[in-house]
Amino acid sequence: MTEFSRIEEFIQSYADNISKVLGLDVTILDEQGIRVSGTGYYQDLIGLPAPEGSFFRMILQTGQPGMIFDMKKNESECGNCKFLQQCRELATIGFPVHKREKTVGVIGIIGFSPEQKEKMLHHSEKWMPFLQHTSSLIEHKLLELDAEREKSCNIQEEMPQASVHPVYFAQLIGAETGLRDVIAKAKKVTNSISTVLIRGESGTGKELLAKAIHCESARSRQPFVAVNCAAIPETLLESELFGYEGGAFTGSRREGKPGKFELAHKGTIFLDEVGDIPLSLQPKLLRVLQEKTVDRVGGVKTLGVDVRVIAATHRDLESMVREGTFREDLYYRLNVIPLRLKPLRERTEDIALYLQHFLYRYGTLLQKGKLELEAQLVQRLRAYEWPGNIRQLENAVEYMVNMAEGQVIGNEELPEYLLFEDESSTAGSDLGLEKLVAEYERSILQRYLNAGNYGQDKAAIANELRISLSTLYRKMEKYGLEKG
Ligand SMILES: Nc1ncnc2c1ncn2[C@@H]1O[C@H](COP(=O)(O)OP(=O)(O)OP(=O)(O)O)[C@@H](O)[C@H]1O
Repeated sequence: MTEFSRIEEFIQSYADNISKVLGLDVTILDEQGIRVSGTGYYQDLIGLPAPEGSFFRMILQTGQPGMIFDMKKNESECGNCKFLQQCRELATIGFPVHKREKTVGVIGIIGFSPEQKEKMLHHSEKWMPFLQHTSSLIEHKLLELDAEREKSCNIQEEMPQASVHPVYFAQLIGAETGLRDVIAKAKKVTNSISTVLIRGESGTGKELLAKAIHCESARSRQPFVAVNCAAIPETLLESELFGYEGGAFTGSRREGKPGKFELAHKGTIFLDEVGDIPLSLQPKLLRVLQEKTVDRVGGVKTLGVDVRVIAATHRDLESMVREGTFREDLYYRLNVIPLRLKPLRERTEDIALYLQHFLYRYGTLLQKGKLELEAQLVQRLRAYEWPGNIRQLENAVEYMVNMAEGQVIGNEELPEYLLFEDESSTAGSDLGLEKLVAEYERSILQRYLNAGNYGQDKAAIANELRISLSTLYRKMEKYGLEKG
């Protein structure tokens, strides 16, 4: 069994998509050079091996992409192919699929007519990022399956119900250059001990990136401990982070309790919403970062900890430093390797990719088969602002897949808050897009806060809206909302 035999259907759907988008035939080969999928001419060749000495076999060996535009003359690429004389291909592009650096397959694009060859000559360079992305999606799919099997990465969360699945860089979808640069930088520092500070709005993938850094590092079998500094009440945060000795305060456990830094010993601690850490605790955090030692609350001993720190925040720390609400020395200590994730509205070119990705994921998960979105809907969703970023888009797709009755999703399946019918009422408004989106967001939150079925439970509301509790509080503060 090869890597690809586990995901044949998935691979065929990608071959179909590439073929549709480029208007050319596509074939995908596994690591043994067997065609696992194909369109047009190649459909009948599925299951058969590519000829020995052929161009695609060379790509499997070298792991490098390549293109040829005249088979007969390309002695180096096709010279050893025993079908060279019969070959009808006028142009061919081959792109490798890797799994953790190993070449496990090839995506091939073929032109048979002079027009197709011309098109490939002109556009092949532009297609490379698209092929790179498709290749990453296949890798991601393979890793996801591995992850389900292995559950190898030791991710621990403060919330027991939270995900414990390992995360790899290949799971970070997106072809936009800025995102690829951030991922490339993150890859460089996986095994460094330097502190990473991830910035970005809610739902842009800060936590996912932090987990990927941990899971791809040499520390992956040690704990990844996530702490949301905004979700823990100020009075408890110190003992949560640094632990306490027995009898340190009324109600404390007799035997004491280790803090998150101790629990993350030899692994990684993820300090989410680090900008919300109270000023009073900042000196203590700075000391831990500098000296790698922890003093439990009420304790006398100093404990050494070997912890990689990854911090994240949506806050403007520079302004906070200027205003005196965040210590400058701590800011510099945290901001050693800064990584910034852009909001989705600043990389709209990736929206269609995310739609496709989540459509496939939820279509499979909810056993709805192969689904697609009406073309006009994709246009509209691309134009939407996505204030909740990728998380919001993922939830919207999950909703739509649940609602889907046929294989094509249209306006009727949109979640209520995304219904574009309001366009008419807001058309001509002079509010501007940002304000209109904010107005939408405010009204959604207001509706949830007023709904009787949530009682006083803001955590349930945050959960339902798939945002963190701290994000909910922040947004409530922003819009001046209180539970109605
Ligand atoms: N590049 C990406 N590719 C695929 N999925 C992504 C990507 N970025 C984020 N997601 C998905 O979006 C959701 C939100 O991601 P994540 O929790 O990492 O965001 P965050 O920035 O930490 O949000 P918050 O600040 O609200 O905690 C998750 O379901 C995650 O899997």
